[in-house]
Amino acid sequence: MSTTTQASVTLIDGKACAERVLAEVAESVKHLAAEGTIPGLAVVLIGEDPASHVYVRNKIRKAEAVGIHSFEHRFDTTLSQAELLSLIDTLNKDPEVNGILVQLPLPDTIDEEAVIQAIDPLKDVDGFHHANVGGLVQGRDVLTPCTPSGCLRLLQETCGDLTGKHAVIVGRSNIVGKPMASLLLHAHCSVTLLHSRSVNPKAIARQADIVVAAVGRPKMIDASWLKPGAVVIDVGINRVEQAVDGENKGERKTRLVGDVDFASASQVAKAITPVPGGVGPMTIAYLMQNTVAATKRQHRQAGQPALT
Ligand SMILES: NC(=O)C1=CN([C@@H]2O[C@H](COP(=O)(O)OP(=O)(O)OC[C@H]3O[C@@H](n4cnc5c(N)ncnc54)[C@H](OP(=O)(O)O)[C@@H]3O)[C@@H](O)[C@H]2O)C=CC1
Ligand SMILES: Nc1nc(=O)c2c([nH]1)NC[C@@H]1CN(c3ccc(C(=O)N[C@@H](CCC(=O)O)C(=O)O)cc3)C=[N+]21
Repeated sequence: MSTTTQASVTLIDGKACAERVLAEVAESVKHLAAEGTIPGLAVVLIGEDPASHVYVRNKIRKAEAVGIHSFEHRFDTTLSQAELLSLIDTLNKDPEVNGILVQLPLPDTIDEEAVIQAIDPLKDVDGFHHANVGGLVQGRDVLTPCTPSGCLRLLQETCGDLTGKHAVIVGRSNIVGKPMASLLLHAHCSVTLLHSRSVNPKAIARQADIVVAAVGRPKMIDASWLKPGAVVIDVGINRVEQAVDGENKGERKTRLVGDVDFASASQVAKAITPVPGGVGPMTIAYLMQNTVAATKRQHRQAGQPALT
């Protein structure tokens, strides 16, 4: 007789963890407010992409919930690069704005790199400016990209000390894969990055204690990529068409899926993040955290007394 025992997998609750981070942020904002400073976050959104509008709305809602002032700047795709650069210059100089986020991707008419580098590195709450990227690689205390910061927090809460663990990151983008590698290296992991040119990526991933999936391909990572007992962080946010049955048959509906095949991976993983409710809420929580960190740093640089 054979019994199939399904290993019990731990669900890593990103929503709950994000609420804990936001509670810490709200506490810091309270201290700042008591000293007469309200942190301010400017969010710039260009174009009509519905998903971007949802994210920006969520960011503004969370900012307000923790007591951060938000300034929203929306434009249609006729906005020129010169106009955008001029807005950034104004925001750089505005003392009420401590953080600037320009929602990506930008329309093809605008040079993304030029825009990111125009943001004052002290206000670069995405952590995409060269000064912050370089600082992160060197292990300096700089503004760090929100999504990898959120992933690190989830891993630390799930695994405790990460020293000596082999972490495999699937994807090498500037936004997720590369900064994730730096953070895990500083946490004393052995780090491997996989990408579209990797040879036999599955065999490499199967050696990992930790797998971070940031590929942008729905359900690409299944159980065959994982060592039993691996901890899996799914960064992917993919909107896929969902079949509609019954009364509304034929209607077009979409749902979110990750880069990990959750049902399959859950059979072998020790712990795994869901999509939605995993990394997404952590990204937003760390945007708020970065806004507070930026506010404190700007006060230090201005030679004002340190804020707590
Ligand atoms: N939850 C959140 O808050 C966020 C989620 N995301 C999501 O994360 C995912 C990744 O985003 P992002 O990093 O911006 O994506 P990019 O498209 O910039 O990068 C994808 C990476 O995956 C690699 N890749 C593609 N195909 C394969 C393959 N078959 N095998 C191995 N590697 C492959 C690419 O390799 P190569 O470099 O060789 O082309 C590239 O490095 C997306 O689903 C995105 O929506 C992104 C940001 C925030
Ligand atoms: N300058 C810039 N910085 C970014 O950080 C940035 C960006 N541009 N462009 C787009 C990507 C994507 N991103 C997400 C943030 C939150 C969720 C999120 O909250 N997701 C929810 C679900 C939301 C939904 O239902 O659509 C969840 O996973 O539970 C997802 C994705 C930030 N990005």
